[in-house]
Amino acid sequence: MKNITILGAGVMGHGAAQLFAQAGKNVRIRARRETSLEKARELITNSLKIMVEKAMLNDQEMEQALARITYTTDLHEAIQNADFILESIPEVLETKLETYEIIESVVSEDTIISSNTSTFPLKELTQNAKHPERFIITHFFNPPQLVPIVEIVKDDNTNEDTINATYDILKEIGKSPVVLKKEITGFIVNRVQVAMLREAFHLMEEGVATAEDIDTAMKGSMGFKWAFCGPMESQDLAGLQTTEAMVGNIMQDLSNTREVPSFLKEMVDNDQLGIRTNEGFYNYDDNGENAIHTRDDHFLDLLKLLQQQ
Ligand SMILES: NC(=O)C1=CN([C@@H]2O[C@H](COP(=O)(O)OP(=O)(O)OC[C@H]3O[C@@H](n4cnc5c(N)ncnc54)[C@H](O)[C@@H]3O)[C@@H](O)[C@H]2O)C=CC1
Ligand SMILES: O=C(O)[C@@H](O)C(=O)[C@H](O)[C@@H](O)CO
Repeated sequence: MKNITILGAGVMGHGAAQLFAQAGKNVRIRARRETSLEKARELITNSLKIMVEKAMLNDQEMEQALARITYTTDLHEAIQNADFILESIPEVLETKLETYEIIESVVSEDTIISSNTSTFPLKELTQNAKHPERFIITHFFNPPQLVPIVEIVKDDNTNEDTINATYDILKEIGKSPVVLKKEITGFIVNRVQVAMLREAFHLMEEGVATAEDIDTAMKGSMGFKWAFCGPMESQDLAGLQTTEAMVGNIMQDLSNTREVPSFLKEMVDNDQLGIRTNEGFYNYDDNGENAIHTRDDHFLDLLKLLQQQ
């Protein structure tokens, strides 16, 4: 597969475009506004520059990757002759369904349509599809150009060819796909992440810890361990009798709320959206430019270590 289309040029779309372009693919990226495309071009350039600074790419490879990306606001132009489409537009089911309807009216039956959804099961995404067999979920993690894993989610309708071709292209661009055995809302990682966030939010609401305390505690403990020793491996190394005691003593005391915390709703209502508005759990004055640079600098060091394994 050579022609890749990325729909949406936001947090995920621009990184995915960069990733496919670095792997030699012809990439078209589509956003509704020129300003979003300009921002995406700037973010991609900055991300490639950090890779050059860290000698993971040379100047020529950076220029070649940039030259492989075409930017457009025209949806029809973006999807024409695409082999593989990665939909990375907002997590709003109606918006995704409307977009799939347009895509299916334009592209050939061979085009694979994948979604970067963080939550929706494939059944919901394909409820109106003419050809559900060529739909699949490829859940990349932020930043997609650096995080190694992609969750692949299929359902009973998904064609084996779609699964195999998706798996192969993800391997080809350097990712390690994990194929879920059956579909479930939120897949593996976001279910575990949300379970963890539920408890972290509870600790904040109870006044046990601040957002900063939680980040410090998690980065220096589970964050330190998990890149090389997963949560299940860690239990074997600890001794499962201790795991049993820990789970038994703590589980009964954990938050079991099914509600989004009110403080989070208030933050969103007050436009405290994180780097997008310079205000979130922390404050920023540059729309997160420094935070992204520092994050990517560290992630590239970690990626180098993982690639040596
Ligand atoms: N932000 C994250 O960390 C992650 C997000 N995802 C998923 O990726 C998808 C995209 O998320 P983000 O990149 O964070 O979103 P975003 O809001 O940063 O970017 C969305 C893009 O879609 C465009 N867009 C907005 N409304 C649209 C519409 N009605 N039709 C077509 N395009 C429209 C926007 O202009 C923008 O280019 C979502 O499904 C999200 O759940 C997956 C993994 C991580
Ligand atoms: O961390 C990620 O990239 C993923 O778990 C996601 O899908 C989420 O949307 C996440 O970024 C929001 O916390």
